[in-house]
Amino acid sequence: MTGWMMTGAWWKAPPKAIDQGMREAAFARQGQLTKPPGSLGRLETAAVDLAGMQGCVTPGIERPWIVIFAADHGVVAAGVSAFPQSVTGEMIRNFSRGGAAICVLARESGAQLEVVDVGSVESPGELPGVRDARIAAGTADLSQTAAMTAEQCQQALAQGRAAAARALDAGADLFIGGEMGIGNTTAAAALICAYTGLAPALVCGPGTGLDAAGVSRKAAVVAQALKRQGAATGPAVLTLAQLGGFEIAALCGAYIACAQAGLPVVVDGFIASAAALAAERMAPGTRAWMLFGHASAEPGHAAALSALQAQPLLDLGLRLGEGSGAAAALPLLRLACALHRDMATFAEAGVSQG
Ligand SMILES: O=C(O)c1ccc[n+]([C@@H]2O[C@H](COP(=O)([O-])O)[C@@H](O)[C@H]2O)c1
Ligand SMILES: Cc1cc2nc[nH]c2cc1C
Repeated sequence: MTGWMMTGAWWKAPPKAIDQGMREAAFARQGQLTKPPGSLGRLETAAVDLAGMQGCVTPGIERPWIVIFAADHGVVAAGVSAFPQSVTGEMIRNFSRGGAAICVLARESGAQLEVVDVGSVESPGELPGVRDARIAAGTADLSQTAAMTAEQCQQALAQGRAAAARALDAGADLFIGGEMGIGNTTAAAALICAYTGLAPALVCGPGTGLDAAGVSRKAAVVAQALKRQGAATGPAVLTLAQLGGFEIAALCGAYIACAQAGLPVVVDGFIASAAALAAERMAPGTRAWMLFGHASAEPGHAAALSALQAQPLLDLGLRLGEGSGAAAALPLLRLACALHRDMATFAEAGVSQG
């Protein structure tokens, strides 16, 4: 019997229903504001979506919460990253000291930032602001064997669920999940291929900076993993265990738990979107609780976004991860809420409607 059969598939509990009445009221309000209907584009749809999620006709973002899940990947042994594995642990130390991009973005936007080490190889040990929740010293090489056992995948999902619960307990009104893990664009690409049926050559890209030969090697590694696994034949959670990573599974668990509790999520880039796709396949309806921060420069991100029918807010050529593209969209989401709340209506301003 597998781990989740013994302990219960908590992710199968349905997501909270979106407040459609409030969503419609917010949509109607947008139509009354002094602008041609639709002229604020995605700033309108973001405010309307948030209204449905927050159950409030004029939503707002007061307490954003960012969690970075970090872990290593056995598949780096196949030469799929431009950087050495040691960078994962080194960046955990950098997160703790406040020197990483996401630390700056969190400070600038007044967001809480938490780091959870779910499986680095070179553990940096006890550090301020870092939770040591290591499941193992990295995953197994997914091109050779299952990346995670069923039990490990269950543990990683539970870490994500626990992180979402901490955000909720602290009164968060928006959740951003970030990741750090050398090699994780290979795991993310494998998952996107398995869930969409797309070919590895269409989904694999440079990640941290592979050259063309490196990208071809990576696509061959992903093809080998899919062949070994018998692509996309089993339940979505088994695909996650086979091809994912601890931080990807933790993100997936966090997204599902947020949707169950009714906490809006802003999804980051390529890896986060692979986790979002896993979440939607494991727990249909989770997608309704997601906004998308940005389009990553990683070419395969478009495939994941399309599978999720997602239109991201920003397209700045970012390809960093850490939750940075989602955090960069936070000021824009706050502007969307302010416009929605504070603009005058046609009636208030005495402006003629078309
Ligand atoms: O978020 C993205 O779109 C993104 C695109 C490329 C790379 N990354 C980051 O780079 C690391 C993985 O890249 P790689 O080349 O080691 O697979 C990992 O720490 C990710 O956070 C992130
Ligand atoms: C330095 C560095 C920082 C990162 N942050 C997220 N992924 C990363 C990958 C590298 C290599």
